[in-house]
Amino acid sequence: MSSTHVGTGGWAGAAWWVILFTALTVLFIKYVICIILEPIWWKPMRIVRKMQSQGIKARPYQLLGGDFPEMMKLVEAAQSEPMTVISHDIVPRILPFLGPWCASLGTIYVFWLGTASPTLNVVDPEMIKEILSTKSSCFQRAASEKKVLNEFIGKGIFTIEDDEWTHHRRIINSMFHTEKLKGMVGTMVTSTDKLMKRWETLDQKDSCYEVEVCEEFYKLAMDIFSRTAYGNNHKQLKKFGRLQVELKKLVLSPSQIVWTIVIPGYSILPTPNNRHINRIKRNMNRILDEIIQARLQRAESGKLRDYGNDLLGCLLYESEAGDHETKGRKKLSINDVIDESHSLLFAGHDTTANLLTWTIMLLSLHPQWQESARNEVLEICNGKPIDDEKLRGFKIVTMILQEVLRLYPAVADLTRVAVKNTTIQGWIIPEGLQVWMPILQLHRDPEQWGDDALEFRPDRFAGGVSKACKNPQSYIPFSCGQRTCVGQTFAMMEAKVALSMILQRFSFQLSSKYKHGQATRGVLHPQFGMPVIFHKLTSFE
Ligand code: HEM
Repeated sequence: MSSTHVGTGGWAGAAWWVILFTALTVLFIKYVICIILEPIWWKPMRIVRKMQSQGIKARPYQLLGGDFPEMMKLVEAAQSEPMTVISHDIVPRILPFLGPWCASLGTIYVFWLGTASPTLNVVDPEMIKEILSTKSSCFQRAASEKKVLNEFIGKGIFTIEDDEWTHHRRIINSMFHTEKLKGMVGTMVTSTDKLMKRWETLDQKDSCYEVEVCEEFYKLAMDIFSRTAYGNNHKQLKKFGRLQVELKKLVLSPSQIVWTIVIPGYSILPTPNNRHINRIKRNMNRILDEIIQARLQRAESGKLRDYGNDLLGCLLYESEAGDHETKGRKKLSINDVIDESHSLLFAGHDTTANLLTWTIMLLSLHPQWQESARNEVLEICNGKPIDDEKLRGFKIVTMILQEVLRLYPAVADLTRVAVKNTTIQGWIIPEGLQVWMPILQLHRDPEQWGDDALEFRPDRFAGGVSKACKNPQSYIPFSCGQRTCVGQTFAMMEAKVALSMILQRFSFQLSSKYKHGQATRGVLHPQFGMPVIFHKLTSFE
């Protein structure tokens, strides 16, 4: 009797355990499914449905990398050969998917830029203004872009947000104050002068020099940036620059970008490419560390006040090496200074080097503009060295640079992600939706720029940006809003100094070896180089 009683109780107890176990297992499976499915399916599909309910079409969902692998394939195909004619119609080459997708889906549509990352294509200047300026607090840099940038330049001003960004931006801004910039003109002149003297020592025929200007301007811009922002370390930074070029080729190759975006943690896998990338990064960090340690020692020995007043000095002053109070703000670590230096050294020279390169190409193709610019420079300089006041007098040179930045902007597109629900120009933008703004396309929109949008016509800027196009927000080579380019005035000064000095000493034309083609690796650059023939002007001898 008692044994039967105990037996029934045992079965009942066991049954309860089975029910409990089954319920917990079901809950656990549901929880795991939610954790997996919510970010990769439910949330992105909710976002897409929200956009579709507003009449916006969407490309079909694809899991791994979304449309990105296909976009990269189209880009590789479009850039496989040089262009057969010299034309500025380069959107089909740089963003080849844009035309076909706009034709089938309209100008505003959703595509998938990365895994489970619905992205709205935005070309309306008023929407762009809200995203970048008036409602910028609702947006941040997109995760897929941060992933690739982290791989290339590490954690720095481009990838940080909120208070950390405000802190770094304030430090970096301090280098670009008007008075400090004026003091940098002399360094810009000295570096450019050295470059041109070197050209004159090259093999020559009838006072002509053939120069690969991409490389030359890359070296010039690095020399100027390292002297103005990092003190007397141009030799070490020249080496750093060469390593950065090598790193850029590896990290920003289409296949590496696709793998980085598609496979989480791809960069830590010990593939031959990743090992090579890590070796280069270690060497680059070593160079920066040596420069920083040397600066700290000079400050300790009393040879420098506050670590110096260049950009490196400002960063070190705000770092844990600095012994002043930071009013509750976290000090930068030396690693933060190294990371930030990767970003600044990249942004500080690659962009300006390409601006100069495209300018030389366009002035070679348009000798009448080359001549007008030269006449202006000769008249203003009148044989005297360039200074800040003369730079401000260059009207034609400024218009030319503005037009070059319209047709060949260093940054071809911008991406952001909505971090809260918001409304932009009447469209409801749900949290999690990415927005993609193709600057290249915006700068060529005939609605904004007229039927001659694809032509090089610097005079469209004669009355300023507001008169050059219907809506001034259609011109954003330096972006706009709070994350606008911190170095834009520096870049324009540097380009004016270099261009005006070249114009005074040489006339130039494209070499017969030049092949027209563009690609983006970090910035928009000539895919097949830019060989140019420089003729020494007799008036300068
Ligand atoms: C022709 C030359 C240049 C062009 C066309 C250019 C363009 C741009 C653009 C479009 C952005 C916005 C990027 C984005 O939000 O995704 C940007 C940001 C930035 N640029 Fe430039 N840039 C140039 C030169 C420079 C120079 C010389 C520096 C010097 C350090 C610099 C430093 C930066 C920095 C630090 C940012 C990030 C700002 C932030 O997120 O707060 N740029 N630039």
